[in-house]
Amino acid sequence: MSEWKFNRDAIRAFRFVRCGFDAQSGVAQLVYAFDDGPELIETITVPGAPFALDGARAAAVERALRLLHLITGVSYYKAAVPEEIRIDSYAIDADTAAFLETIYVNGLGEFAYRNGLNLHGRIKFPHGETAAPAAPVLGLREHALVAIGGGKDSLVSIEALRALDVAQTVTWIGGSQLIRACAERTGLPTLNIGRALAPQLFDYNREGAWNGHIPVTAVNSVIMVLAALLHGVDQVVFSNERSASYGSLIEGTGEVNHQWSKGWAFESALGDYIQREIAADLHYYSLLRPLSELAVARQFTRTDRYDAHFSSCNRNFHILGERPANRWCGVCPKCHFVFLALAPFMPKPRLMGIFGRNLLDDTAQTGGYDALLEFQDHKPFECVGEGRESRAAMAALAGRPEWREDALVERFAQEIRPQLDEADLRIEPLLVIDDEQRIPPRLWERLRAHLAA
Ligand SMILES: CC(=O)N[C@H]1[C@@H](OP(=O)(O)OP(=O)(O)OC[C@H]2O[C@@H](n3ccc(=O)[nH]c3=O)[C@H](O)[C@@H]2O)O[C@H](CO)[C@@H](O)[C@@H]1O[C@H](C)C(=O)N[C@@H](C)C(=O)N[C@@H](CCC(=O)O)C(=O)O
Ligand SMILES: Nc1ncnc2c1ncn2[C@@H]1O[C@H](COP(=O)(O)OP(=O)(O)OP(=O)(O)O)[C@@H](O)[C@H]1O
Repeated sequence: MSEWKFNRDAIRAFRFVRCGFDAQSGVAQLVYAFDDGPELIETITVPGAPFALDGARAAAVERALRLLHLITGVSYYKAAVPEEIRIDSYAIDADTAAFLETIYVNGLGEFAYRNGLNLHGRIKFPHGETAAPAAPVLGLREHALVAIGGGKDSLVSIEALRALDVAQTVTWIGGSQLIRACAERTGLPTLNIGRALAPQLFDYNREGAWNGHIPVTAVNSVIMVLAALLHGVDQVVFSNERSASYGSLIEGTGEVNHQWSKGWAFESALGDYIQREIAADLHYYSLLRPLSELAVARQFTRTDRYDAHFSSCNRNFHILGERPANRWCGVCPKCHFVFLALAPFMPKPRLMGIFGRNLLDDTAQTGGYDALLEFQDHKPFECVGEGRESRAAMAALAGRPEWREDALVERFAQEIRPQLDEADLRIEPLLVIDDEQRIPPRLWERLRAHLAA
């Protein structure tokens, strides 16, 4: 074993070695390996231990833990993408294997595209023939664990749940101080779940591992599912908007969605899987699924409570490396998009106060905005709205005296708009509330009324 060296081209198999949960400490261990190389151990720490789990709930925790083990493996599998996948210590059914193959192939879509790999047909999870029995009703109490990511979206959900009097715990994974500050600003109960990746992954990255984007929302979702079962609550709430279901259209390749695990296909598949195979009364849903990015942005402007605390700029969220000095780097696709999406709905001085500058009057950002508008470029691989949303937001600003003379708005009006169909530039159709969602029916009508107000 001491002779083993990471060599991505020589590796034959990726192994799901074992997983375990210690109810006394609240620590889950997820163990993987390549061939007979060293164990790669990821740990998840759920506060609130010791957990007293009865028979049915303990069994549901074990099923959630295995699903977490299987999904979280994507971070390690991607380092070598070997031909064989082995599961050493338990068996899975065909339904689970098919679900995992969907997550790995689609969730690694951007990774595969950027690395010139074809994962279709390559990822096969070994499975048995027996189907799992139907999941029981556990009698979970009515309470929501709401994921918070430090950006605008989760804050919109938290305020909506507050308005509807739904009991909630604001929950996040990892050590981000920015997320902590937003969570504390809500004034609601909080839960911070620890996550430590196996340290060897960073060595492997330096030693030539394949690297790239992973479906991190899938990982966070199942961590939250495990935490919900441990705390005995019946809802895991995310804030993934309708626009996340649409990827970047790449000429010659087709659609590649950076945000695949924020999309509807993933949400509906995971939500159904949980109720079928883990706990029939555990509801996983996105509160913002009926809304576009622009509609979420409009909702965000309803309160200024978080203006001095939130950031959607992903540069804040690196595990390793530098963070921007002032929450908004101002040059990445998320900064570009959030500035543009908020602008039609927020007084200009408030928006300038949040970002500390006017991104739409900065010609250095022209290329970034062209990509968002899908003008001579494709939509960036980032969590940004659809091209039609960016175009409609620009068109709205072009009609406003306070914005129309800003360099990039003026450029849009003069150079890009004449090439577009005016009928496609209306903002109102993009603000319509959609019906494709899996919000519990007891909440949906009240939520719809709140969002429409
Ligand atoms: C913060 C960020 O955007 N990170 C992405 C970046 O990683 P980078 O190397 O610059 O730094 P770290 O985040 O510190 O990661 C170090 C290495 O660790 C590996 N890794 C990390 C987390 C994980 O869960 N699994 C991992 O394997 C990875 O090898 C890193 O190199 O670039 C990476 C490569 O493209 C991305 O994988 C990093 O993305 C993070 C996983 C991440 O948390 N990103 C979110 C901010 C994010 O992209 N969210 C999406 C949600 C959509 C979805 O679920 O698919 C979004 O906002 O659109
Ligand atoms: N560290 C984290 N822990 C738990 N949930 C997270 C974490 N990071 C992101 N999420 C959740 O993942 C989903 C997608 O994240 P995303 O970054 O789009 O949302 P956000 O941070 O709320 O808003 P924005 O889009 O403005 O950045 C959201 O539901 C968010 O709450």
